[in-house]
Amino acid sequence: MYPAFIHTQTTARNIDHAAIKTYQIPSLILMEHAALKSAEIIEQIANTNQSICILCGPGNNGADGLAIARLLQPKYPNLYVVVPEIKKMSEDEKIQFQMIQNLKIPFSQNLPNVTYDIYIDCLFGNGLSRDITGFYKTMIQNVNTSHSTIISIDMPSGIDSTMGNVLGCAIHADYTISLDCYKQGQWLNEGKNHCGKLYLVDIGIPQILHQKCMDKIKILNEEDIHLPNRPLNAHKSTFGKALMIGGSQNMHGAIHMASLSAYKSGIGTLTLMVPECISNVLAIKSDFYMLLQCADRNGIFSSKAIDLLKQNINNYSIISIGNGMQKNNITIALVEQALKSDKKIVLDADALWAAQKNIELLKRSETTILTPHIKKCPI
Ligand SMILES: NC(=O)C1=CN([C@@H]2O[C@H](COP(=O)(O)OP(=O)(O)OC[C@H]3O[C@@H](n4cnc5c(N)ncnc54)[C@H](OP(=O)(O)O)[C@@H]3O)[C@@H](O)[C@H]2O)[C@@H](O)CC1
Ligand SMILES: [K+]
Repeated sequence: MYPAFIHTQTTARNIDHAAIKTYQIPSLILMEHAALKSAEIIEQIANTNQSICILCGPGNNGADGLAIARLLQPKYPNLYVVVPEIKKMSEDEKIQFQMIQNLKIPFSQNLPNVTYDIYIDCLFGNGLSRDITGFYKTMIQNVNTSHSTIISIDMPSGIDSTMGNVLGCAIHADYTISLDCYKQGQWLNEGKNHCGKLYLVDIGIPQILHQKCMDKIKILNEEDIHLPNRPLNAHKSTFGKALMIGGSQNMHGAIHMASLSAYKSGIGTLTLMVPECISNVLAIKSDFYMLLQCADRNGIFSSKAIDLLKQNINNYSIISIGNGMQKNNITIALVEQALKSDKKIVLDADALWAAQKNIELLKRSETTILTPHIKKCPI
């Protein structure tokens, strides 16, 4: 499978430029790959008797659209191209535009009054730099209300490719074909909602450029997940002993749900360290964990939790902490103690808040996994 990298607008652009400048791959070659791969996917979505309208903006996203038109023309007799800003075209787009004129593909500067079965959105891609207004806005609104199928190339036009915000207005795509790498904005905020089904295609950019770049976010494929084999003669100690610390009077569901994940992942033994006030509820909920109860105070861990953890921590190989704990000084102290230990640590929920108080402690030699919701971890 093609490796799935995810980049910001700037990094994706720098990678494109490096492919062209450093590796001397002409941008028209990259564009041809982009168009060939996109056309292949479009052919899976659109029947040849359907009408297709390709909207081409003033940059290289628009140039992609013209190249796609050229490739689709032999199979789709009812194909139309809209190029609103002929005078502003990029250099590559001028070349692509000449080719579609040579092939006598029909075009105009305005959206025709008829509705097409399929719209291919190549208005703006990774180069969108400000709010969409004026005739582009009207065009996007008309296409969005057409009830036709919309396929966006690289980005749904109007979505900021780094943060996924709508800039003025944005295409609501049914499908988005992302070129070379995923863009962060396809996964964040409104972007997720506007992409529809997301495809990723290889356009011939050297992989090394992705590996060298600074963004550290990666989409996991199935091949990235390596669960160890479970030998037939194994016993519970073979698969590690986990301690999950969390819970409070008003939040006992979170640690229970987290414990289900630990159980499903195949942990050998699982112990929940919880305030006494919720231990009866948890004992009824499940058979697969043991409980390490701690005196509570006002529905949360009392300060006795600190000594309790000290006495017991060495019985476990991995500690997970944070679910439903609430934000308070005991949480901060327990997180600090866990981070100072030589155990593998998973920090979740309120423990992420607590870890901010002592950020230096995150520099550990043992594995430390942070599991923030995206809104708790702004990029
Ligand atoms: N480089 C490569 O190797 C490859 C690139 N590829 C393709 O190129 C795409 C990136 O191309 P790109 O950089 O030309 O940007 P693009 O998204 O077409 O838009 C820029 C144009 O839009 C304009 N503009 C911006 N915002 C606007 C607004 N709100 N309202 C109105 N105008 C606005 C902006 O004008 P300006 O800001 O300069 O006034 C400029 O004219 C990428 O997504 C992929 O599809 C592939 O072919 C593979 C090879
Ligand atoms: K687009």
